[in-house]
Amino acid sequence: MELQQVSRSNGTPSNGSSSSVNLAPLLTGQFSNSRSDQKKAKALSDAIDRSLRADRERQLREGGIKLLILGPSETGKTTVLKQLKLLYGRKGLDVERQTYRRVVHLNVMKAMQALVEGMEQANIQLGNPQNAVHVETVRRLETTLKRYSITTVGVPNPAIPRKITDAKAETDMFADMVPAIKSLWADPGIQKTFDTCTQISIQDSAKYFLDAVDRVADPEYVPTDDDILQARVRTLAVSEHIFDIDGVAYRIYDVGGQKSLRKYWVPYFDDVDAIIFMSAISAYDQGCEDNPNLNRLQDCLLLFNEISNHKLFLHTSMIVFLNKIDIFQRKLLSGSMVNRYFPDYNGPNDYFSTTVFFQYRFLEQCKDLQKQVYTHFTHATDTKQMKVIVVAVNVIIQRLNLRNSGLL
Ligand SMILES: Nc1nc2c(ncn2[C@@H]2O[C@H](COP(=O)(O)OP(=O)(O)OP(=O)(O)O)[C@@H](O)[C@H]2O)c(=O)[nH]1
Ligand SMILES: [Mg+2]
Repeated sequence: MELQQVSRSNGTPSNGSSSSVNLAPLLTGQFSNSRSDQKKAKALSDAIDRSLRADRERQLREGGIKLLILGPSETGKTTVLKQLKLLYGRKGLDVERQTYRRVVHLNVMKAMQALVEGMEQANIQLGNPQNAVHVETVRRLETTLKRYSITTVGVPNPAIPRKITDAKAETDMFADMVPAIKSLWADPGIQKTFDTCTQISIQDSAKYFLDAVDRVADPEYVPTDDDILQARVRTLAVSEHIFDIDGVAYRIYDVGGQKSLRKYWVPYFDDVDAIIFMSAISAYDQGCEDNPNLNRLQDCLLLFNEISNHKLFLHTSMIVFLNKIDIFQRKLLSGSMVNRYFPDYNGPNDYFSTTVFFQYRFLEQCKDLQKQVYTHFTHATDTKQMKVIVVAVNVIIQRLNLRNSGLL
């Protein structure tokens, strides 16, 4: 059960509930059966519930297992957190559902913008020359997207004009773009770009949303759980979340993985019980966003080297998620060769051999041979698979915690 999100700045519960409630009227039977007294009794009973919950939350915050989700950008850290909210959160993803409507629209527009740019860079021609007018429309998106950008879910960007924050204006603006986006997505030139230009910087959920443009453009559209899992917003600030996973209390921290944000991780490194380190195994053929000459998965291995050998994590349980196995599998099936990007790999280009190779590459980063590093191959947008993984991880962490405290 997710109990709440806590603001790190003051460490107080965001609902601000207090644990001191005057129980006297209930205990002394001061309430009669009148309607106003029933109301008062109900209010008091609600206050007691809130108070008990606040006490439990405080206990969890003080005593729960501290778990950091670390890893480079776009590896699926926030997606894992969303799954935890779905599986163990009191309200699932309902609290953020409406906010994601705008995120989805933004994702669709950015995806088409990346495809148009990629098509031009690769010198691929439009299949239907009449779509040239739509290419112009998408090119002009740059200005719109700047005004429209979202920094963190739920936090309005002060740079966004009021007009755009209005839900109807936003839907209308997106609806204006839909004919251009649909025509281009159906164009053979754009499809060829999508299929062949693996180097263009396009989000993994591009096809999922571009195939669903009509649905997400509907004025009554409400994002589904799957839409929210597929939607992409960069994390900028570290956030703390409290969960009760099968009776075990956790304080879980989600961080921003971009290189410029990694310095903000350090204040959270004290007394960490467990780390889930996220890697996107599917990124073996991609360059880093800020340095296209550095392989993304190599960069991830370097980061894991730093984290797994960090002196503050001597007694911290390390669990590596080799994530995005669905995309990895698709790339292998399309004929992409792992040893083109990792020349030291000489084995067969099948799923089993290549995943074992990458698993070993992660394990060998940790120099402390006594330290057990656990690995899981994950598909973070698949709720069924994540449920199984979370249960397994919970068992590992409990066992290691008992061992570290000398109880096992
Ligand atoms: N197909 C597929 N997509 C995934 C998987 N895991 C995550 N994604 C998608 O990858 C994108 C990035 O995921 P995030 O969870 O936002 O990545 P992050 O690590 O939190 O990134 P930062 O916040 O920038 O550090 C989202 O669109 C997710 O839906 C996966 O296993 N398979
Ligand atoms: Mg994130």
